[in-house]
Amino acid sequence: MSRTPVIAGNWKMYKTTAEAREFAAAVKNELQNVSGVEMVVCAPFTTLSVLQEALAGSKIAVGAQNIHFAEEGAYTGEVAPRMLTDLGVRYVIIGHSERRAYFNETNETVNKKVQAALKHDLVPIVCVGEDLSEREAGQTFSIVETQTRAALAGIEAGQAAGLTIAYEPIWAIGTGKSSTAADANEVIAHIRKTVAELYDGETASRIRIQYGGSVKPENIGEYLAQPDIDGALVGGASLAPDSYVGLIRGAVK
Ligand SMILES: O=C[C@H](O)COP(=O)(O)O
Repeated sequence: MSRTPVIAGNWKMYKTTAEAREFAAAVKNELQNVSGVEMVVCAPFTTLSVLQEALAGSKIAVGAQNIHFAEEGAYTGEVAPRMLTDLGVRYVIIGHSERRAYFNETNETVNKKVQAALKHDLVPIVCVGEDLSEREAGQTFSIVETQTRAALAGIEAGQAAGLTIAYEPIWAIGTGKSSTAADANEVIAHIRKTVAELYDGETASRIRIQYGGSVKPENIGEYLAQPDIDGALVGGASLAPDSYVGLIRGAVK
């Protein structure tokens, strides 16, 4: 089955509303005629509304970088799924390694967030990946497998098929040290095998699995040429309009 690649920028904690508007104005027309790739920008909560407005009529979808799993409640500082769909947001990153490392996200909270996102028709981009010591100890496959199984617990096949997983080796994030395309493909194929074991071959062939970690316009083509890599989750290189456009052009080559 052929899967449409999804290229998602993750702006992390960068850009004011004025900067987001500037970005949207710069990329909107440039990418108007692109087809064969899904384009997403995952922005800070404070810029979602202006981005949604500034990108209206374009093919670029807006995503958030986190959600809370509750419908609503006394959770100071948190944002509920309904607040995102209210803005027209389509995607949400869940379980990014920075959230697991700095904000106590666990496999259990990741699963609750995936369930909450799906309940509200948000497309989760679920992040999995090993750190350097785990990689050196030969635990890469078992770490991504455990994270994948935990994230998908209680999710039905039909819903699992529609979500996106991002494999991001932690040692490759923002370091300039990217995984080789062949290595990334091997891990992603293992994640796909895990999905096949959890569900069936059909679900595994439909689910999209991205690579993330120091992806740039210059190397995105190598990743997308791999059979199991269905796109990229990009941090640093998604911030500048030229670079974002370069990533998309590199993905459709
Ligand atoms: O979510 C994106 C990743 O953390 C990758 O970040 P990076 O492209 O800056 O290495």
